[in-house]
Amino acid sequence: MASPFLLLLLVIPLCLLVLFLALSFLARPKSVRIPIKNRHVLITGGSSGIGLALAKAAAAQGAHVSILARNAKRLEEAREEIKLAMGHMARVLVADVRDPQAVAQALEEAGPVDVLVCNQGVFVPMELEKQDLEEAKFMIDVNLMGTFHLIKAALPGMKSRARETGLPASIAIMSSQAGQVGVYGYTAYSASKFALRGLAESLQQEVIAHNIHVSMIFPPDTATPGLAEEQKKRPELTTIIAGSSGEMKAEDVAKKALDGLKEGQFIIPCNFDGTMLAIATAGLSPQRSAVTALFEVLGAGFMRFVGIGFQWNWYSTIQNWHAKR
Ligand SMILES: NC(=O)C1=CN([C@@H]2O[C@H](COP(=O)(O)OP(=O)(O)OC[C@H]3O[C@@H](n4cnc5c(N)ncnc54)[C@H](OP(=O)(O)O)[C@@H]3O)[C@@H](O)[C@H]2O)C=CC1
Ligand SMILES: CCCCCCCCCCCCCCCC(=O)[C@@H](N)CO
Repeated sequence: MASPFLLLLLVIPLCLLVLFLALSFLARPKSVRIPIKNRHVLITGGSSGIGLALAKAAAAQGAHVSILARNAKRLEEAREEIKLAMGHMARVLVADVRDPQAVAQALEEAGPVDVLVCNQGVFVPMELEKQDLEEAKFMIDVNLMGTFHLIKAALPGMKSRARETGLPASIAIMSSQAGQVGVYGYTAYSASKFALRGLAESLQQEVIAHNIHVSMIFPPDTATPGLAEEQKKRPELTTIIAGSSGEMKAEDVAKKALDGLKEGQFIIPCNFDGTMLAIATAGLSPQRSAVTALFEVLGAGFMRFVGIGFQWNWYSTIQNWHAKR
């Protein structure tokens, strides 16, 4: 007779296999590969930081790149930088994403897009009570409404292009780990980034039949000109709590983002903490990968436990910080 130990050794892998097979059958939408070579990739906020790194990475892979931002001079400098590094002449588009007409005009000028990366974003950390409402509205307008304007303007062209070419298209939206968990000092910023997830989850159901695939990117603190500005005025507690996840280089975030969007990954974490956070906050988001789904199913309880531990740590920090005042 087989020992109970041997039996267990057989039963556990068998259960895992059955679970994996079930998830392979269930996982939706179906897996996809989105090519970017020789395709039109439009990146907003492409004149600085993560957006510029993305533009370079996409150009390096043979994409036709357009970058959109407000400041024409910084756009020209970015174009020069992309040309020097990659020998690619990016198209520059000057528009403020808060202005729907300007966005529509820029997209008209750009022509149909295969991959739209809504990366533009502003962040001014401050406790809600101290923050000017105008500043809160500024973040919602650029980060959230700006993304609405972009998608509205790009969708008709993307749909017909996907139909004509028969190739899958992508809409990638830049969130933040602060779009997965609230962080002291980020009431407005987190609200804008959490909101993008509702937009993305709903949008994916609306555009799947047109072969358009939605991705969301969730980076931690990333070394960019934007972060350098932010750090000048960031509340101490924001810095401490945001520091729970290590800082990344813009190039590394860009690589993760590009690899993820090419696989049509709905949730794209950027580092190890990000992967844990993605499992802890998987919710009812679409999932194409049976492997990731398996980690989500098996990791849910444990990651909730880890999350409770993080909250314990943050609330202790906040309490100590107040006690010292
Ligand atoms: N850096 C970080 O720590 C993290 C950043 N993120 C997110 O990544 C994205 C990029 O951040 P990062 O590279 O640091 O930012 P930067 O501040 O370095 O660059 C922001 C880019 O967005 C453009 N932009 C800003 N406002 C508008 C607007 N109203 N209309 C059009 N373009 C605009 C800027 O150009 P211009 O000013 O000329 O318009 C610039 O190209 C943001 O969405 C941010 O929230 C997420 C997690 C961490
Ligand atoms: C269950 C496991 C949990 C794992 C770890 C959780 C760590 C969370 C840290 C949150 C960091 C938020 C950084 C926002 C950066 C940003 O967007 C600003 N720099 C503005 O650009």
